[in-house]
Amino acid sequence: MRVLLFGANGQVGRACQELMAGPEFELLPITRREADLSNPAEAYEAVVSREPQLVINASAYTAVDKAESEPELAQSVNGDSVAAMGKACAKVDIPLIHISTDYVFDGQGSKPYKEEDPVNPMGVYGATKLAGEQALEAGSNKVVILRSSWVFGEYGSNFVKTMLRLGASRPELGVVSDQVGKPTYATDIASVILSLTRIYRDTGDLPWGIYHCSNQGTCSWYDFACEIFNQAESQGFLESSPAVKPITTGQYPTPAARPAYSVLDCSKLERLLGAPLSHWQVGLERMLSHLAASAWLGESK
Ligand SMILES: NC(=O)C1=CN([C@@H]2O[C@H](COP(=O)(O)OP(=O)(O)OC[C@H]3O[C@@H](n4cnc5c(N)ncnc54)[C@H](OP(=O)(O)O)[C@@H]3O)[C@@H](O)[C@H]2O)C=CC1
Ligand SMILES: Cc1cn([C@H]2C[C@H](O)[C@@H](COP(=O)(O)OP(=O)(O)O[C@H]3O[C@@H](C)C(=O)[C@@H](O)[C@H]3O)O2)c(=O)[nH]c1=O
Ligand SMILES: [Mg+2]
Repeated sequence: MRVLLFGANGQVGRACQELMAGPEFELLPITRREADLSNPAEAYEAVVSREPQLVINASAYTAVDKAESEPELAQSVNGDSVAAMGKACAKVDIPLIHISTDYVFDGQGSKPYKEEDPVNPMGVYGATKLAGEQALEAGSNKVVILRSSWVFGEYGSNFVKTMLRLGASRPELGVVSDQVGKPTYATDIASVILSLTRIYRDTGDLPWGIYHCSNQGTCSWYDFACEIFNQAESQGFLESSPAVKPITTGQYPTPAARPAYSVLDCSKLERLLGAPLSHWQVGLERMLSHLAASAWLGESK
């Protein structure tokens, strides 16, 4: 089966490339070089010219703070190009597996968000990701949207790498403890995408719609940072960990507001796959052992 992968160089894209590399699929990785998604016409053309049987979109404008000052670019990549992908897939009648985010919610809730709960993004990134979701829901039939959260992995930049980098050079770090969510390992998202792709290949169908897709376990960014340093120290990454201090959102001002409570209820996906994803701490162990093998400190990103 011929599968087109947008965002092939991102965290999730690289994990998809690893899991789908073998002879089972003919994977066509699309990076910025093949299609610049600031131009939706390039997204459309990439699909129709390559004649895939299924499309995965792991691309996005993911710089949450920078999006506040680049709303047009974020909208082109996260909204308009996603709409164009959906239109192209509908035209040739193939499925699109797309990834969205917990940041479509405002985080004012107090129980895990279900797929149908009201959305209300707090910033440009979340608003443009929501625009992408809504374009797909309005215009295409064969779409699965996986909403994930707090993604980390070996490739690209993420909170784990930021903590390791800062922790290596600072004796003390303040990390917000009043925003809670579900960290998610990029490879676990790629595994879900692989499972869905196989179901479609084998049955010609999928239960289309939105699914929340995060690892098990809920924590604050502060808790996440503490566990990163615990594991990094025990795996020999750092000679000593910095002192990590819990702080409030108000003590860490950022251009974009972030949801306080962004916990996704993933039971719909668990029913579909027959099992929950593993715990984020297991993903973190896997990530760190892979990074240890590849001298992460030498990487540019
Ligand atoms: N990161 C997170 O914490 C979360 C992410 N998500 C969603 O998961 C999906 C995957 O995210 P993740 O893997 O972390 O994202 P990354 O930022 O790691 O990767 C995104 C990819 O999109 C590509 N891209 C961005 N802009 C353009 C453009 N103008 N033209 C072509 N390609 C472009 C980037 O290309 P290049 O490498 O050239 O910059 C990059 O490879 C996204 O939909 C994201 O919204 C959901 C929840 C949490
Ligand atoms: C670096 C740092 C961040 N923080 C805070 C800022 C913020 O509230 C929180 C997380 O910071 P980040 O900027 O890394 O995370 P952020 O970019 O907001 O992560 C989000 O990315 C997008 C793409 C998503 O879709 C979301 O699910 C989520 O993963 O930690 C500290 O408190 N101390 C620090 O030293
Ligand atoms: Mg970020």
